[in-house]
Amino acid sequence: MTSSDWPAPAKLNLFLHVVGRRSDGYHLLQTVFQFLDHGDRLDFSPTTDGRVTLEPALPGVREADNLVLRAARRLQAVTGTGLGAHIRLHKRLPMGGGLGGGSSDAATTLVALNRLWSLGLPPVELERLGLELGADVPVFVRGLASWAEGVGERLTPVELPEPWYVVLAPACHVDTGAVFADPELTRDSKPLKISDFLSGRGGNDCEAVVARRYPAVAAALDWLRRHGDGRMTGTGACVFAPCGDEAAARALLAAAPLPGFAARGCNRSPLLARLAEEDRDA
Ligand SMILES: C[C@@](CO)(OP(=O)(O)O)[C@H](O)COP(=O)(O)OP(=O)(O)OC[C@H]1O[C@@H](n2ccc(N)nc2=O)[C@H](O)[C@@H]1O
Ligand SMILES: Nc1ncnc2c1ncn2[C@@H]1O[C@H](COP(=O)(O)OP(=O)(O)O)[C@@H](O)[C@H]1O
Repeated sequence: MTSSDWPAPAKLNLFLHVVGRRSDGYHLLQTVFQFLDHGDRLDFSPTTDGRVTLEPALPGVREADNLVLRAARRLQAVTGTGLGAHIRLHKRLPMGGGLGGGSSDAATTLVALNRLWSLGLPPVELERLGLELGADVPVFVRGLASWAEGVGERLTPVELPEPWYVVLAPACHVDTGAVFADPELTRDSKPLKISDFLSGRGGNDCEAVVARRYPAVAAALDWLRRHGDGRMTGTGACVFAPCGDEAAARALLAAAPLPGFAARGCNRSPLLARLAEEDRDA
């Protein structure tokens, strides 16, 4: 039986400061994650043969690197389950866009297969497995808008306004590693408190480096700032701006000189609602 249409929502980094560096070279961040009611979708067909397969392949991503397969195989390895699954990924989020699509796909795979394979791993264990796959995976597993520190794994849920956003997707993939390696990156932002962010402070420290390396991102930010409070998410390439309501978001999107989408900000991930539905139907 196929369990269809599991959501893997996008995230926005409402601000992103680089406040230091770990001894292994990874950068210490402060950020706020909020979800969008727009993202990828996944269908899971559990099998008894222990094989995990995925369709379709993603252009430019080797099968063994696909975070969906890596998440499913990690879950098999830690639990020793003999079950398998055929997975279909409906990709809607641009890759390397700072919307966390790959991380969200991984989180949805962990959460859905934990349920469909009846593994019973607690959420905290799924978050731990998620962190092995990527810094953004734990917040997608937990599914609550959060203030995040460390490399993004120390999470504190926050209640935020849930505006409509316009998200624009410049036609480039940003190399996250190259942004963090850039000598011009600001790495010493003074740490903020949650209250500082809630009273309007905080920007995106990666924006200047990304705008210099990718003129398409600079142009998108310029355009958005002429029409609102434009900002980049994560290490880009996508940029976003909050809008007064859905109609304003759709009007701004229609006027934009590049592709994108309009979506509502959510403090609870659509994945949590889907999981609750599964529990109700059980
Ligand atoms: C910056 C953020 C903010 O949400 O998101 P994205 O823009 O990628 O969505 C994330 O922390 C991205 O985390 P994650 O998804 O694990 O990063 P990766 O693409 O694996 O990182 C590629 C490389 O960037 C460097 N890197 C990454 C994260 C970090 N906190 N410090 C680093 O120095 C490391 O050299 C790493 O090998
Ligand atoms: N299922 C997946 N979806 C998207 N990207 C994936 C996936 N699996 C692996 N990747 C790799 O992860 C990289 C980052 O993807 P993504 O999460 O979409 O962007 P970002 O981290 O900028 O938000 C991609 O460029 C791709 O090489």
